Amino acid sequence: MLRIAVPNKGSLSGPAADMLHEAGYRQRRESKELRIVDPGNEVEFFYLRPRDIAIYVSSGKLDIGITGRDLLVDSGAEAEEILPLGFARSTFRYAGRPGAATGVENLKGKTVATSYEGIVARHLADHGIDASVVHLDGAVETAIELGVAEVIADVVETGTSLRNAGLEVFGEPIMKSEAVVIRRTGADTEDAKAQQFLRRLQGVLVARTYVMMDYDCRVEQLEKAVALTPGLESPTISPLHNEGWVAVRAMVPARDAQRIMDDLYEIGARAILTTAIHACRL
Ligand SMILES: Nc1ncnc2c1ncn2[C@@H]1O[C@H](COP(=O)(O)OP(=O)(O)OP(=O)(O)O)[C@@H](O)[C@H]1O
Ligand SMILES: O=P(O)(O)OC[C@H]1O[C@H](OP(=O)(O)OP(=O)(O)O)[C@H](O)[C@@H]1O
Ligand SMILES: [Mg+2]
Repeated sequence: MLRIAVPNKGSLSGPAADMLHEAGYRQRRESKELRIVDPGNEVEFFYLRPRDIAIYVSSGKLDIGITGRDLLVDSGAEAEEILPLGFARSTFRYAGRPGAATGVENLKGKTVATSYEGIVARHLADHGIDASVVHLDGAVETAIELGVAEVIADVVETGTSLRNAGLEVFGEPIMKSEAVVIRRTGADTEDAKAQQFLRRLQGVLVARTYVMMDYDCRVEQLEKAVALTPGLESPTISPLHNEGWVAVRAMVPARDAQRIMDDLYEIGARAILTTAIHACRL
């Protein structure tokens, strides 16, 4: 049975459960459940604190985990990222009162509050900066106003939390994060059950980012049309009953679909349809 760690709370937990559900896995019905078995798929899910997931996975007791890249790096655990999942996207940044600093080089002798001590300590050390790091559990934006620190390092998504606290980011982003699938460093990459799990999640990612496009076009326009819709491998071309016309079918990125439909129409394609992909294996 494959043993998988899933975030039980916070920004990662809802989207992770949605993705697993879309991939055909049974998920818990209520938030107090800490583990469930999905016998049909031979998988057991453990609902754990996102911050602890890399530690469990590195211990080898759990095969795979879903967590944030920033949490993985912060933990320093012997686990590695194997698939980015595209949700819980954020950047990790320094912030302070306007004008407090312009970059990491100004932080010598300062106190930095953060929930991600591992990332910050390493970043400061990499830049040869001697500063104090104060660990706080959350709501670190308030630490400056309350005099616990001069600067913070925190997760930023929209920037609303910083603005509300009268703070501004400074310096280069320390890292970019999103939800990721992880496994123990050096784990067996050929494991068939783990491979199947990854293929299912990849299928969900593709189904979320691509649509299927069908259209008819004149044979003379086919080369131009195929250049607009090259598909993942190559588009399917079928003859139509009307001579001189073909039907084309190809996957296209969902965000480009309307532009591609306009361009196809311009070169004379007609009956252009897009449909959602519900699941896929590439
Ligand atoms: N506002 C946000 N937008 C996007 N991702 C976020 C946001 N806040 C946290 N994350 C990401 O979620 C992960 C942290 O999850 P965690 O559950 O520990 O914190 P949280 O979502 O802030 O929840 P809580 O603070 O309620 O515990 C990290 O990978 C982080 O980058
Ligand atoms: O840039 P924004 O869109 O405002 O998002 C970033 C904020 O979201 C998270 O906070 P959360 O609400 O999880 O509280 P916490 O600080 O207690 O973790 C994070 O720690 C930031 O404070
Ligand atoms: Mg938080």
